[in-house]
Amino acid sequence: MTWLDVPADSPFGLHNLPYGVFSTEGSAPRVGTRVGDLVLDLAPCAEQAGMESYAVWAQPSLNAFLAQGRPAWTAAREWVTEVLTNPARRDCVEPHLVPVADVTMHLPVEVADYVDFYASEHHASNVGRIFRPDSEPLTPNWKHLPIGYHGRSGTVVVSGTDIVRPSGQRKPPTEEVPVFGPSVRLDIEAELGFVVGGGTELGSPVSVADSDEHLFGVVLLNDWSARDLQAWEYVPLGPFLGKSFATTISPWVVTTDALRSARVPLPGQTDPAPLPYLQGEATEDGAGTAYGLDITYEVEWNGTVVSRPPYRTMYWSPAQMLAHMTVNGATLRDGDLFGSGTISGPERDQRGSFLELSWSGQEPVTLDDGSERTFLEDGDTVVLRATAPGPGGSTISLGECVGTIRPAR
Ligand SMILES: O=C(O)/C=C/C(=O)CC(=O)CC(=O)O
Ligand SMILES: [Ca+2]
Ligand SMILES: [Mg+2]
Repeated sequence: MTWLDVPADSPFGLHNLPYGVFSTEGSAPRVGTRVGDLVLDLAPCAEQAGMESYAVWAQPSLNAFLAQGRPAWTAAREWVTEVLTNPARRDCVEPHLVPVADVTMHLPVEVADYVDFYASEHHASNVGRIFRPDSEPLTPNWKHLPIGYHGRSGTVVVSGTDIVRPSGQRKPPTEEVPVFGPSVRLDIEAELGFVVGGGTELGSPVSVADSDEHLFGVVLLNDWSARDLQAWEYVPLGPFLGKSFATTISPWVVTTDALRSARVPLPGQTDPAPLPYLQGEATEDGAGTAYGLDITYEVEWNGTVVSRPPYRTMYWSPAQMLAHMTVNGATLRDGDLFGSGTISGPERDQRGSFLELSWSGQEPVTLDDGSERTFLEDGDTVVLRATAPGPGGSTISLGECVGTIRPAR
């Protein structure tokens, strides 16, 4: 219970407590936590309460806090819960609460390295069928390793940032040579982003079992994708300009601690079993150290919910992606971000991209206003939302990830 006026069933209740970077008019961006429809300005509250490390929160990003590592993150969560529930702390909390309606949210993390995986079997199979109709839907390596590519960290933007339609080379099937111009197959990818902290030294891999030491939290992530640019450029070195123009993330980083009740076993990895370095260990809750997450998404296109991708159907786990990403000795840096890959479930209305939903443009999607869509048009707005089960029947919100398409320049 809390003395604060937060409804017991708020998806931003005390079970959630996500971190973000906010500002109010005329003030500098700094770290806050959200509780109900309020934001707690953490640094001044912690300073007044006599907390030693309050300065990590007086920063325009979460990176200093991320650098502190798992023991500090867990202690901070306990401290925040204590000050919000203990009436004796009211004096150092109340002056530092701001209504969420009065704040501007900023990019929560100064993104270090950005990697994007491809962990949904349903998505990978769908895209394989669409892009490579004459081959097996999954490539031979797919069930042996979590496939990924390096993205462009400097173009990760916060929810609400407009997305300018990218221009580039594409080669229509009817043309002999490529043409240059605005993308005509602009798409979304509904993903979960993992925010990493507790940087490592070069040459020291992180095991599946130790991954929780580095997995700070999650954000909603939209990997905007220009399918026509991508199809022409990406063999054999992978996605480049077709995806590097913008990636949107939600402003509130929901901690892995808050998502403990959402842990579920993976859907199954038996044929083939992964190599030992990708295998998790059993845990008491049955989810294992290579756990999946029970998070349900909503993809809204100009006000119509067109899909509900279920994260629990993902083949590879976040711990496996992290272990794979470092198994060659590559470092982790505070502020690293990796995407799960597009989340698609087995049903049509669970697909996480419009490429799949419209089956490469052949099956248009009808919106509530009667209009039809295959790919994104200028002025279109896409909102991703997601929720997860919290403890004791509560619900945890991951907030929103919004973007509107602006015409090419
Ligand atoms: O299979 C392909 O050729 C291409 C796949 C993608 O574009 C998806 C990608 O970015 C990874 C993902 O989001 O799952
Ligand atoms: Ca992607
Ligand atoms: Mg992208």
